[in-house]
Amino acid sequence: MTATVSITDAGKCYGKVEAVKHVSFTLNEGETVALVGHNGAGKTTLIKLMLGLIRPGRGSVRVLGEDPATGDFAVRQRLGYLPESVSFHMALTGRETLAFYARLKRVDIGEGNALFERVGLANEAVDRPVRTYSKGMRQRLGLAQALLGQPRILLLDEPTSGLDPALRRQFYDLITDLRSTGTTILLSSHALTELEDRADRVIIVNGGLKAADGTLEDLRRLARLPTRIGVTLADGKNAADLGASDATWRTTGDRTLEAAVQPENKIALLHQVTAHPAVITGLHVMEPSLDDVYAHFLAGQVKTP
Ligand SMILES: Nc1ncnc2c1ncn2[C@@H]1O[C@H](COP(=O)(O)OP(=O)(O)OP(=O)(O)O)[C@@H](O)[C@H]1O
Repeated sequence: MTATVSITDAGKCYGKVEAVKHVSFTLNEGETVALVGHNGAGKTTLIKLMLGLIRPGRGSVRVLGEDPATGDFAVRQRLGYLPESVSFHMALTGRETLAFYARLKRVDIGEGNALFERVGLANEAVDRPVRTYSKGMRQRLGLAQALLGQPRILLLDEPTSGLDPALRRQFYDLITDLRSTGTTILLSSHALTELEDRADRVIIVNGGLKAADGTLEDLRRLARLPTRIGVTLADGKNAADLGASDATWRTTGDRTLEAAVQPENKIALLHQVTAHPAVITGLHVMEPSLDDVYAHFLAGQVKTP
């Protein structure tokens, strides 16, 4: 895997506030990484470090092999950024806005129409002033701006906040397309449920520290959170017919039972349960969610002053 971003032992203070403390991680080509943490955890500061908008007080930040704060402009051209709150000049049209950012980034605007199409901004809208845009349309324009110059790295801060479910789905389809072209995508978000199936890796930050870094599967394993297995019993059957000890099961409804098992025991229990097909009419397996994993890693962290 080729690393596109490497952060090593980075720290950043704003006056007395230590926003980022001894953080290290890498982002790789073609990888979609979720950066999650409470308000004030240090996510935006990490993004600003990667953009070269601020310098670390300690450690190093490398983007495409260079220090983004002093690196060649070409490196910044390959970075796309969607800030948490996109604010555009309200009097400019969508087309003028994109042309303005293209000039700033010194990239060709030739691809403008294709970009509008890609983010789903309707033809009739691109020549209207931004003040007439809905929140979703502004977010799409923000994304088109971030995609200018075919960035190799996309840093997206809360990209789906304020989008309705249909727009969110479209947004994630676009992310999937970009991932397949080798783009590194960092999504900073509080929307854990929607990141669950979309991020290859999750980095959890808390109080400026990295609390966890891994695939959801890795983090589940590390957290040792139980998997819940639910069954619906057939008429006239009871827990004893399942062949596991009664203590395994907790009654959750009229004919439904649930077991919470450690990861290493789940397959054995599933075998046991499915060995008696006439006993059950339904079965479902609930792995710990990203919400559960997140809560687990934050609970283990030292609170910062
Ligand atoms: N320019 C600044 N001056 C002073 N303190 C700052 C500045 N920017 C951020 N901070 C502080 O640094 C800490 C980290 O802030 P940061 O914006 O990186 O968090 P975040 O995880 O992005 O939060 P949110 O989810 O609310 O956007 C917070 O305590 C914040 O108040």
